[in-house]
Amino acid sequence: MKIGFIGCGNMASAMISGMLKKGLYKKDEIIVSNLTEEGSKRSREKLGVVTTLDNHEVVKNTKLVFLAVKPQFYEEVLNEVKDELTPEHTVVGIAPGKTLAWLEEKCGQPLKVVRMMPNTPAQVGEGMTGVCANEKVSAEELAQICEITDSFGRTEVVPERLMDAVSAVSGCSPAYVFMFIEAMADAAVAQGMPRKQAYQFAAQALLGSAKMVLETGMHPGELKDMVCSPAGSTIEGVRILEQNGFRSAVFEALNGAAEKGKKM
Ligand SMILES: NC(=O)C1=CN([C@@H]2O[C@H](COP(=O)(O)OP(=O)(O)OC[C@H]3O[C@@H](n4cnc5c(N)ncnc54)[C@H](OP(=O)(O)O)[C@@H]3O)[C@@H](O)[C@H]2O)C=CC1
Ligand SMILES: O=C(O)[C@@H]1CCC=N1
Repeated sequence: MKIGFIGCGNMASAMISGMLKKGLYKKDEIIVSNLTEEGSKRSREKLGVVTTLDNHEVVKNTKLVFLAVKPQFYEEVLNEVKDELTPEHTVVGIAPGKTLAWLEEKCGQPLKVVRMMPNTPAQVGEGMTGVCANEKVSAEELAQICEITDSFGRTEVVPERLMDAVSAVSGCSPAYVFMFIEAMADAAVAQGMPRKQAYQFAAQALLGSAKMVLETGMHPGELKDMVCSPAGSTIEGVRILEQNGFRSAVFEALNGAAEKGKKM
């Protein structure tokens, strides 16, 4: 087996779906563990990968182990498997607040450790992942890790001090973006548009706007100004957003998420 996941819930499933769609691995090269038989069945049916309820099986069958359980279970899981970890293993943490130093210490021996923060758009190949690694991971090994994260989106190698910012701006932000899409669609529904159509308009407007930022390299403010006709309808909406603290609400939400992540 080439890659293993301890825990296979929302995030691991999104990453694996992206990898499989891209053809990076075959289904029988991926092993995942779940806590419950129900979860295991879901992983088999949804992803078709090799499943187990025994975390030891993941560590025994692959040298690349992703920890994809909730942060509060990291310590318990590492305690359970640490005796089977060898210097050939690379352990990858994807949780906020679990630093390289913390992961190294809980592995109980000097090991190759990678910390990354992916996001659920990985499921459709549009993930954004920040990655950093300890000094035992060679440049070639880090490139192999980035090949994995590139298979489900974009990757940036960042210094570890930026990982809390990465968590907020790409790990957590899809939740806020979905809330924004829902709110835009609600408004369109209030104006008489059928709901399904409203989601399509709202989501495509967001997708196109994001693509303009990424592909034109223009400043988001300039792109905003291009939409706001003098005395037009858009600038009226901008006034109302500013009046309601839109920017400040977003700023505070991401700041709160980053600060919370530091403590996890
Ligand atoms: N969701 C997101 O958008 C993101 C999440 N992350 C990080 O990813 C990690 C996983 O989050 P997420 O996927 O959302 O969580 P989920 O609750 O969806 O999945 C957690 C998984 O862990 C399994 N599990 C729990 N305890 C154990 C155990 N002792 N041994 C083996 N498996 C276990 C569960 O099994 P079962 O299926 O049987 O219940 C489940 O499959 C977290 O650390 C989170 O911070 C990072 C970036 C984004
Ligand atoms: O909510 C969380 O803590 C995780 C980390 C980033 C996204 N979800």
